[in-house]
Amino acid sequence: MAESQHPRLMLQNFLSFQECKELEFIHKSCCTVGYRPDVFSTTLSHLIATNSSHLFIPFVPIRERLKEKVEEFFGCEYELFVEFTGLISWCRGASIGWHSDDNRPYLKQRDFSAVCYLNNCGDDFNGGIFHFQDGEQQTIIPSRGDVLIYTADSRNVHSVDEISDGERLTLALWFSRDSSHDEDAKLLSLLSERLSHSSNPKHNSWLPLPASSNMYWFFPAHASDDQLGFDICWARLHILGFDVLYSRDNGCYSDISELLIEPLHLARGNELFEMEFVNMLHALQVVQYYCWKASELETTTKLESESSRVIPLSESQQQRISSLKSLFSKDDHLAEMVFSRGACGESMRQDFDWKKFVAAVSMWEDYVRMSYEGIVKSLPYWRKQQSIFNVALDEK
Ligand SMILES: O=C(O)CCC(=O)C(=O)O
Ligand SMILES: [Fe+2]
Repeated sequence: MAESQHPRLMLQNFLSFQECKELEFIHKSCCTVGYRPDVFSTTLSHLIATNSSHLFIPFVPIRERLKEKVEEFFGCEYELFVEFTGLISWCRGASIGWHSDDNRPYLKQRDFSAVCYLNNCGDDFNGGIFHFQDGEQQTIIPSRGDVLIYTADSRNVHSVDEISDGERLTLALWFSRDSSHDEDAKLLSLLSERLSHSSNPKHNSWLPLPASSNMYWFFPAHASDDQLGFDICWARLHILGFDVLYSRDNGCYSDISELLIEPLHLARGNELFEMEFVNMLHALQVVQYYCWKASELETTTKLESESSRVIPLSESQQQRISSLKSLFSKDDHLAEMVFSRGACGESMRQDFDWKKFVAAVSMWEDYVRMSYEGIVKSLPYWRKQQSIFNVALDEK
């Protein structure tokens, strides 16, 4: 029970390595620029809006387990609602000073906070150490799988040191006693609306659809020149060694808003992968899936399909690739500085294999189809209960 003056709890290894990696995959393929400088976020409503509601599935049991834990520790069983769930990453320059999580009039409904650390201080980023202003165990060094829970009020004033490099990733949840702030109710109405439009499975409802391009445009925090910045989807592909080439390329794009939703091909070095992706997010999701599953793909490599050929890039294609680069990034080094330290980056550079990539394409497809099915089957139960919970589908 939490009877101290500073009610808080640290749960070590609450999330498994695989759970953390799956959430990292989701964030790195779906995030948008965040609510503060040098911060990126993936909210559940954003997943719905971008045709990726099936990526909810891994969040469901984690939210449930965390809510139970918070209710048990703070002695308020069956009283809480999840107010907000989001993946949040901070890159170089981001920090937050002393505050409590309910310190704005519009945040007063927040009763408890849970921060799940999804990667490691020292390996994936530097800086980003969490401090409580008072009480026991004041310093928390983020470590993958650990979860910190605390009351959102002034008994737990805290801060986070500036990130000096790399990308610090967390899953953040807030809980409220106030049912009018129940995130589930809002998500369920968005989900129902979305899935009723796209219930035809032939419609490839599991293919992602990008939001507007400004949601993916990163500006450095202290830039005065608004010419600076880059597209974060392109940049995440770029730092893993991929270039993009559009199928319908007339060579005269003036802005990137249409480009995010155009079909494209991926290239690496002087090789072009012949399979066409329906848009930039589709390509990014498959690439991030490859990163997530790279070690398993080693043993599951199966080859050959017509769409999986790799051919040399022509000179004109190479020129088109480099003119596209200057549209997606106004500063060559910035993207590298912001994203370069991803764990996958180095191994991608050293032992990338198109054959494994082909295996990843079909594994990704199975993964999203299964997740989509999970959502479609769970939704009626969720709607009935007006709550998102783990439905034991096999038994039904
Ligand atoms: O990421 C963390 O460790 C805490 C972040 C935080 O304090 C906040 O978002 O309010
Ligand atoms: Fe906070």
